[in-house]
Amino acid sequence: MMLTVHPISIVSVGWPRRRPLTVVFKDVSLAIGKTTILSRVGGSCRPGEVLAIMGPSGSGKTSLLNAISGRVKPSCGTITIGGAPLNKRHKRQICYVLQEDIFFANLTLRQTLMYTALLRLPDSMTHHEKTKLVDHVLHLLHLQHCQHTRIGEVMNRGLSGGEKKRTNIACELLTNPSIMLLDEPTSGLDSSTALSLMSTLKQFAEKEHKTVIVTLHQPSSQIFYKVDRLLLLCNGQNAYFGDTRKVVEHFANLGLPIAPHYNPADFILEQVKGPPEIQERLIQGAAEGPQRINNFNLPESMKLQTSPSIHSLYSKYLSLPSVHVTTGVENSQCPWDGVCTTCQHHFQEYNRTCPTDVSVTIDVDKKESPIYNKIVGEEEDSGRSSWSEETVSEASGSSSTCEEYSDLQWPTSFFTQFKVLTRRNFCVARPIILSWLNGAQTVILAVIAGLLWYQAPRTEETLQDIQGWMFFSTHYWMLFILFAALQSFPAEREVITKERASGSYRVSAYYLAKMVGELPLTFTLPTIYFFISYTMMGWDNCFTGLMLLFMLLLNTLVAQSVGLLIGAVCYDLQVGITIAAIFTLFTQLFGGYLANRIPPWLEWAKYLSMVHYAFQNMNIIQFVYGTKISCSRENSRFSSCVEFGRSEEESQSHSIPVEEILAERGEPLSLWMNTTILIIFMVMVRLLTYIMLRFMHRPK
Ligand SMILES: Nc1ncnc2c1ncn2[C@@H]1O[C@H](COP(=O)(O)OP(=O)(O)OP(=O)(O)O)[C@@H](O)[C@H]1O
Repeated sequence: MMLTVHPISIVSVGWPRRRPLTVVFKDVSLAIGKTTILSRVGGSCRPGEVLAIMGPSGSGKTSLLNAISGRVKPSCGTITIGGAPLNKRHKRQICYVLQEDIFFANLTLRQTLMYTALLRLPDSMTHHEKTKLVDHVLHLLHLQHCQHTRIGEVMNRGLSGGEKKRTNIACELLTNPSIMLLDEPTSGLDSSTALSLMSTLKQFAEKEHKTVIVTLHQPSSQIFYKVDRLLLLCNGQNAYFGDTRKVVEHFANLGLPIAPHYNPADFILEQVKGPPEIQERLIQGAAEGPQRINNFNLPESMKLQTSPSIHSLYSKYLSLPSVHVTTGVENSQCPWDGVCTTCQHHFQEYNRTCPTDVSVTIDVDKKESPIYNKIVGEEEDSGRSSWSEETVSEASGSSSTCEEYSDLQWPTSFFTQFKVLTRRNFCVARPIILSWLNGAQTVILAVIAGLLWYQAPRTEETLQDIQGWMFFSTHYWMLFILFAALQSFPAEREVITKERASGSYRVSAYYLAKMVGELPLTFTLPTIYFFISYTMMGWDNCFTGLMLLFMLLLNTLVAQSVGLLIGAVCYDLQVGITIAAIFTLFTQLFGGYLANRIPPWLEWAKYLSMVHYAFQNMNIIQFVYGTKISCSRENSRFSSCVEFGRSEEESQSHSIPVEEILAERGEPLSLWMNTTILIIFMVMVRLLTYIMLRFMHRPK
């Protein structure tokens, strides 16, 4: 499908403005274990430019983007954003469009964008402005026609692959980031859609002074020339960095001329995938060639961080007393031996040839001097240009008026996050919890339980049946809710990790919203079950019924807490299921119904069985507030019935004291004590879950 490139104007839709930022990365090395993935990679991208990172599969493109986004810490090297070392505060100024399209499958495209806008755009924008912005982005990426389509998944399809990819970009565009990192945005798109997407990105970069860095696999020549700068990677090293239009010439200078009518992108990729001697020549050529990138952030910071040649030029023309030369390596943390040795080697080599270690501060005014301009101009021409942030800011008129909401800790208040996430959690969880399958299962089981214990008379003979219904109900809902909760985090984890990594909201707001948003859904099915089965078994009175329902729901909440905790701790669902199975079997065995005569040395275990407290409470409620249980006509096992029940008439009119019923299953606690223990347990487990979510598996 052909996309139309729409004119972009952020001002017209009330987009929050951002300061343009240059990205510079120097001598970036990355090692995982003993494998070196990146080795002294360097490059830069300025506002208004599109930088493409290209290279064969496995050459380190995604790893480099991860390093630039701050998700992975390089072993060596420096990454600066707008002249300052990359730090947490940059998180909301950088958007990262992942290769994978990670969304909630059952939300529509429009809902997805709306929730993103409500969470990631500042509270100072009205709901109307955010809606307008969503419409604008939908229009921009030509997604209006499918805005009400579900995102979908493999088994339940919704948006097409290309539409999902554009949705991914749309979500990030909404926040109007200063820097856009896109991992293979054109993969899976047909050539014209890919070209249109790249045109949109280029136009976005130019008009809004955005810094756009993309990884590309095999672009068409049209897409290739949409890109301003190119960083070509070969086995994790620079094979070329500079002007895209000069790459063919650079290759020709290295003795690798392109054949006529050849797609330059295909040509250069074939060369970097070529024999080792060609790869070596390219890496050597990039290191020695005019595209050396050591000086990119030169004028941004007033400190010189430069190669010896530039250092001498500055000293000569500016007559500066001293120059502190840093390579970006000396301060780096280098925990990886292999890479560290390489870095240190270069640094030592560098110091050997340039032993000067003096400091200088450039006078701001001198930036405007012809000599300064000459140097910067030369740098520009050779593709090594430095960049003045101020120039761009002034050009866009946004330097002083930029809404620096990105610097705030969160884009929205806790209350907004809680409100939006509660709504979203409800929408996401509703079709899962209240699926027709769960609904049918609940009704069928309730009817079967109702038929099994249909209108059970309240007599000693059926006492065990009534307790059987209580045991079944508490345990069935414990299992159902616990396993449902266990799966809910793994299902959401990818989306939540992505959103947390982009700094969209507090984990506390998410967790609280999850509990509140899903509460009515969690209660719906047990309530339906209760009303069907308890009514069929024989409704006692309203108070008893409602109290029993309350206890059943409290029991499900306790079970849900345990499920959430296991789900938050265990990344591996199989491990989670095993732990949950052990927990539920343990709790059933000591629940107070299956085993009455627990060995004394194991007595303590029943106090750890939460369902034991719920079961005991249901007994108390039923037998204290419900219809009394009359003694058996003969052979009663209750002493008071035996004492009183001399005649048949007497025994039938006498009911079993509640204490005797409860004492059958061990020493009971009071109703309030059981309830308090359940509530305390639930609160503590939920707090522990929050701590686990907050501190374990934290996104970088
Ligand atoms: N966590 C990791 N552990 C071990 N090796 C890794 C890890 N992450 C990446 N690698 C390796 O690093 C190399 C570069 O991976 P990366 O994903 O950056 O490549 P890429 O150029 O983006 O590839 P592609 O184009 O196929 O997506 C690969 O050989 C990969 O196997």
